[in-house]
Amino acid sequence: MTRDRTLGVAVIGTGRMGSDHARRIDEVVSGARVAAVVDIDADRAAAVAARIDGCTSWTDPAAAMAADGVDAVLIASPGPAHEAALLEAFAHDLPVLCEKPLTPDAASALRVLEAETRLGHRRVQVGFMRRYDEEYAQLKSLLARGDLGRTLMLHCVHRNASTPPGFTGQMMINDSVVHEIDVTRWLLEQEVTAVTVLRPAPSSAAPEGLSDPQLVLLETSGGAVVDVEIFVNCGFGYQVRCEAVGERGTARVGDAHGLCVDAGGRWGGPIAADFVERFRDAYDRQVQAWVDATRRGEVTGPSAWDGYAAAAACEAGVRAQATGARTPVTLAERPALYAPEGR
Ligand SMILES: NC(=O)c1ccc[n+]([C@@H]2O[C@H](COP(=O)([O-])OP(=O)(O)OC[C@H]3O[C@@H](n4cnc5c(N)ncnc54)[C@H](O)[C@@H]3O)[C@@H](O)[C@H]2O)c1
Ligand SMILES: O[C@H]1[C@H](O)[C@@H](O)[C@H](O)[C@@H](O)[C@H]1O
Repeated sequence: MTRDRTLGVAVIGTGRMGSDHARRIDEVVSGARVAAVVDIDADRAAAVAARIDGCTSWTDPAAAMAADGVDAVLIASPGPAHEAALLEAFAHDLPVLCEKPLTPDAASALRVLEAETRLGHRRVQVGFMRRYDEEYAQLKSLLARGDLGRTLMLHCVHRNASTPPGFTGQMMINDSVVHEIDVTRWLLEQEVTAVTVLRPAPSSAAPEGLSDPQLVLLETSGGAVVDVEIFVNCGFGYQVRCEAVGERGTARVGDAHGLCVDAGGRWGGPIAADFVERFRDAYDRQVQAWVDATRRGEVTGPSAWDGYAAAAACEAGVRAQATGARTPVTLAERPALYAPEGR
C-alpha cells in the first residue's frame, strides 16, 4: 500500500462504533474509503453500505476480507468477536485497527499476540483513542518532560450517563476501566502490577444486579498508585477526568469542555452526553493516524502488546471484583517485536 492509493477499508461490526467509524472514513478521514461493511445482522450492514458509494455489504468477515478492493480492516464488533476477526486478518496479512478491548481476556489476547509475532511484523493498532485526545496528549508531554517530577499517583474519574441493556460488572472493567488501564501504562510507561476493587453500596439508579459505582485501585511497576472511580449509570452525562500528582505539582485533564458562561448569578457549562461527543476529535485523529501510517507501510499507535497487557490487568480486575482481594497481574514475557521505542 502506498500513499498514492486510497486505502480500501472493511469495517466489521456496524453497530454504534462501526457505523460511526464508517461515516468517519467516508466523510472526515482522507486517503481511505469504506470498501466493505460486515455485520451478522445483514440489514444493519446493508443500511450502512447503502449510505456509502461503492461499499459492499457482507455477513461473513472472512468473505469481506477476501473481497476485491479491501486493503485493511477496522474491527468494531463486540470484544468476544475480536480474536476470530484478528486471526482472519492475519491470514490475509491485512493491517487492522481493532476497537478496544483487543480481546476480553488475557489468554485470547496472548493468542493474538503470538499469532502476530509469528507473522514477524506488527499488523494491529488497538483503538485506545484517549492517546489521540488533545488534552491527554498534552498531559503525556508534560509528564514526559519531567516538569512535575516523578508521578506519584493518578486520580481518575470515568462516568457514563447510563449503560446499554446487558452491561455487566465484568464489562465495567473490560470495556470501561480498560481505558484507565491503558492511560496509566501509557502516561507512566509502567506496567500495572496489582488491582483491588472496592464496591460502595450501589446507586439506586443502578440496573438490577449491577454494583455501580466501583473504585478500582491500580498499582504499577514503578510504585505509583492509581484510583479510578467507575460509575456507569451516573445519569447526568459523560465525564472522564485524570489528575496526575507529581513530586513538584499536579496536572489535570477533563474538567470542562465547551463554553463556560457566567451570568444570572451562576457559572457553568455543558457536560458531554456520551463518548461519541467527548472523544469525537480523538476518534478522528486516531483513524486518520492509522490510515496515514498504513499508507506509509507502517504500524503505529497502541500495539497488540498494549492490548494484551491491558487485558491481563482487566482479568486481575475482574477477579478482584469477585473476591474483594488485592490481585496481582501476571504478564507473559514481552516479545522483541514490541520492544518499547528507543530500546
Ligand atoms: N473507543 C471507544 O470509546 C468505544 C466506544 C464504544 C464501543 N467501543 C468498542 O467498539 C466495539 C463495538 O461496540 P459498539 O458499542 O459499537 O457495539 P454495538 O453492539 O453497538 O455493535 C456491535 C455490532 O457488531 C455486530 N456483530 C456482533 N458479532 C459480530 C461478528 N462476529 N461479526 C461481525 N459483526 C458482529 C452486531 O450485530 C452489532 O451490529 C467494542 O469492542 C466496544 O468495546 C469503543
Ligand atoms: O465501550 C464504551 C467505551 O469504551 C467508552 O469510551 C467508555 O466510556 C464506556 O464506559 C464503554 O462502555
